[in-house]
Amino acid sequence: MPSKKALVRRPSPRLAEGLVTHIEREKVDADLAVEQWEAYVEALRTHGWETIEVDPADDCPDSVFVEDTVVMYKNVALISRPGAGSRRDETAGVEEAVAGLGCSVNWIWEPGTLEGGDVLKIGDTVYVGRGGRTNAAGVRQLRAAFEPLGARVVSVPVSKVLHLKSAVTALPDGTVIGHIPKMDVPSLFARFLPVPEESGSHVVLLGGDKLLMAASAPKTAELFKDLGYEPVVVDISEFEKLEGCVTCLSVRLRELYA
Ligand SMILES: NC(=O)NCCC[C@H](N)C(=O)O
Repeated sequence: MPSKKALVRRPSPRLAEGLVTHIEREKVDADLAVEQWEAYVEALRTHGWETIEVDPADDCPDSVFVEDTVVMYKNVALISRPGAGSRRDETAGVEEAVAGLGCSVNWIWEPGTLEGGDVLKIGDTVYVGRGGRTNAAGVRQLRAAFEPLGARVVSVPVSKVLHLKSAVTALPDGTVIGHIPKMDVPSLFARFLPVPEESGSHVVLLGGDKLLMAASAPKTAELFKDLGYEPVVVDISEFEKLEGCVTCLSVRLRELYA
């Protein structure tokens, strides 16, 4: 039976110093951020996910965005090498957590850079965004790590947003969803549904018809309801001010052997 565990990481007290690249910096309310993070974690738990807190990395402002530090494929945890130098110290605690859960561990090495937000898995197809944080060597290393395990790695140019998954994610049936103005090459995806809001392109699949998504995409939530899905909405405004989205606040571990 597939495991339903999810890694999460408590926000750093220095969250407000987190990186911003494609948007204007706005003041982050650190207390509200903690409340929003707790509600996000609760939403995962309510829908059957056992959440595992990675030890906090208080000196790393962006450490709450745990998705960027590791990519899971089957039982293998590929520890990233963030393209943002200020994020490199985040990976040690995550490596410890996944090793403790019985994953096989592999690594992205210099000169490769790769962040988990650039990796979208749909079945055995692994799309990887080549953009500001993931370089060509990182793409090659990802391919070398996962193709022998049965993955087909497809690289996708990303220039308008931080990560591939800032632009696209996928519905449970594999349909890719995205906000076209933020995509470089929409035609790369064979089955594609455009959504009306940028943050509507981010969903976390909770199981069955349930889609975890941000409160900032109400029109997209209506569209998904109309298509027979059940949106589970969380307010993550303080993380959105730092270019975060629902996907980046957790890493789901669905194929652990242990
Ligand atoms: N996967 C993600 O969407 N991660 C968001 C990371 C935001 C953070 N402020 C950063 O720039 O690295």
